[in-house]
Amino acid sequence: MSTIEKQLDRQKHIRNFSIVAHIDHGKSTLADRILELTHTVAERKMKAQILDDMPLERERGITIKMNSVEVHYDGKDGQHYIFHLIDTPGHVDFSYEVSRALAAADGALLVVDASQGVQAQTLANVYLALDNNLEILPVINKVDLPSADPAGTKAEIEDDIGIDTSDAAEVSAKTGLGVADLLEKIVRVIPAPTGDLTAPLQALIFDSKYDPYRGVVLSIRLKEGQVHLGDRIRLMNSNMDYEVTELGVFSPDARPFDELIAGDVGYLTASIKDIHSARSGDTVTSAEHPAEKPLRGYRPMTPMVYAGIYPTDNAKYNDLKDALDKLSLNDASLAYEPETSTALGFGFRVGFLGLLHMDVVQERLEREFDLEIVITAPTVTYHVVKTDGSQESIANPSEIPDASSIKEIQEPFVDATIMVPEEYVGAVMELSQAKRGIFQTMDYLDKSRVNVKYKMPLSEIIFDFFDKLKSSTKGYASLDYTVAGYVASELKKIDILLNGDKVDALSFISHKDFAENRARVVTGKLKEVIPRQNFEIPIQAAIGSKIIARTNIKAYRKDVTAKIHTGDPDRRAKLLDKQRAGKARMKSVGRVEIPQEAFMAILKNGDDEQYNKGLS
Ligand SMILES: Nc1nc2c(ncn2[C@@H]2O[C@H](COP(=O)(O)OP(=O)(O)OP(=O)(O)O)[C@@H](O)[C@H]2O)c(=O)[nH]1
Repeated sequence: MSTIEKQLDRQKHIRNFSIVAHIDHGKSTLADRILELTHTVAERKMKAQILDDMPLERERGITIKMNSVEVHYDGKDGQHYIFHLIDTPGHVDFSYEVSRALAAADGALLVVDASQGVQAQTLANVYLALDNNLEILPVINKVDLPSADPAGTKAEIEDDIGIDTSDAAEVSAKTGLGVADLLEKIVRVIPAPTGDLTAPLQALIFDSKYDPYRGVVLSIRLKEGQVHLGDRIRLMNSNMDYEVTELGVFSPDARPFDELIAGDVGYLTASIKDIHSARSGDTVTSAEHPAEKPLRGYRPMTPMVYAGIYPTDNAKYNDLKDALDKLSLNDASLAYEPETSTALGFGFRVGFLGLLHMDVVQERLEREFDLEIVITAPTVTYHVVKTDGSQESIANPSEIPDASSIKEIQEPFVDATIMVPEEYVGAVMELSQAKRGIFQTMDYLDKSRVNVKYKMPLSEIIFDFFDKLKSSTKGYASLDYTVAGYVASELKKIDILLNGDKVDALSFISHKDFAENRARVVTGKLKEVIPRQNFEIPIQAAIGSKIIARTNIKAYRKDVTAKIHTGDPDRRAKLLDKQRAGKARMKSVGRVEIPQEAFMAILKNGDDEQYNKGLS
């Protein structure tokens, strides 16, 4: 066979697919079984959820990053197949990962838990897959569970989604039952990639990460042409040329090759040190024979919430900037720009897709970049219409102008879809109403499940709505939402004064009906979390010049070593160290030391009844 014939033969045997599902329906476990059955990972190296290789993913048991891996499979037809499998996260906060993964695939395994059926993110992921013209293969999972209802689940997939289930696989990703049949179905149902092997190179960058030795490592899906070690390549949007230094696939560790061809999903390095020139969504082409135009990239993501991130030590500002630059390579949904705070100094206003995303970014900055940071309470973006007719978008409550110059403040509303068994509809409605939701429609999906739609303020939904929804429906409700637009609301800016000084980073926005109670809860929380100092600290909450809540932190001097009479120097040193470490994430504002928890006080509305009181 000539080289091109060999390449064509290889292309014909490639199957590129993503695994998508609602959270916890078993994607990563299914990926494990596929890797095991195909002997991709040596038995002694196999561990549960092997593709979730980030420590944070393993600790929390969730997928945060997509992962692509090459798998070899000998089909029953005697042919050798190459699967490029891309595992994706399930949580809404990481949906940008899913959409990028899907652009690299030709098909999607839609995993649905047979004991839970179709859930809100099942639908959201199907729409993403259909947007990318992918062939969808339904996989009914967890058939080993006594409560599994594979037939009912198939009926839901047909009725709610409109996808034919005659090819659907029934599996238990846990026991491995049915997975061998699934591999055969993948060969049959997922189409082989197309793409002209002799056309100019066009490869989509769908992910990237920074490696201190190799520079930027690009994850690519070749759509047209081919690329070889040593080729001169061009990043089309940033218009930069490089020489390919390494090529290959993840399997799941990096395995270098000499070439990648149209249809392959792999990685490429080219000593790219300039982080800004290698972004997801760009197209790699040949510098000698460039393609005429780049591939369709990705729509940039609009952050849902913003928070300030500041180094606890002001001298570390540049380290934080560098860390955000590098992290944003691997987290394409991260948006940030510099900001300053009177209380906290120089930092960044960072945009996130949700609170879990914010949490993950905070942890990654601290762990992967060894930084100590303070993060302020998250907020949505408000539109402020001024009396002179001008309008501003504001994602930092402290920047809301003086009330006298404001005509109205508008806040983002979402269309929320909640899927829930009938018996919990009452609880869902009560909760939605308490969060300022406006009822839209209610439809029966089947005999016992209901789809309830509400318009709701994003700010209410983002903070604790989901947790509350889960607890009031014993975990049965699932939620999906899309931003619907801006609506004028009666919103007030509440300032917090510590020791008489306004702390800009603690200002927050609240609906007027909630304002006084929230102010009381927040001042109370601050009193709990700010350590006593050797002078009394008044805490006040104010709307403009009107104080709406106040409390005091009494003076006290904590001497942790006072208890140690015998003066064991080791023990004394240890205690002092502990006290110092406890202070690590404190920020001195004026004479008051404020710990990290204080900035989150407005989220910690433990006393919810109190917090939501005032609502009619
Ligand atoms: N009984 C049973 N449990 C399963 C099966 N497949 C997965 N699980 C369990 O379901 C839970 C979720 O599985 P994961 O594979 O982490 O789910 P996921 O969809 O990858 O989760 P995210 O990536 O975080 O959305 C784990 O506790 C698995 O052990 C199955 O076939 N049967």
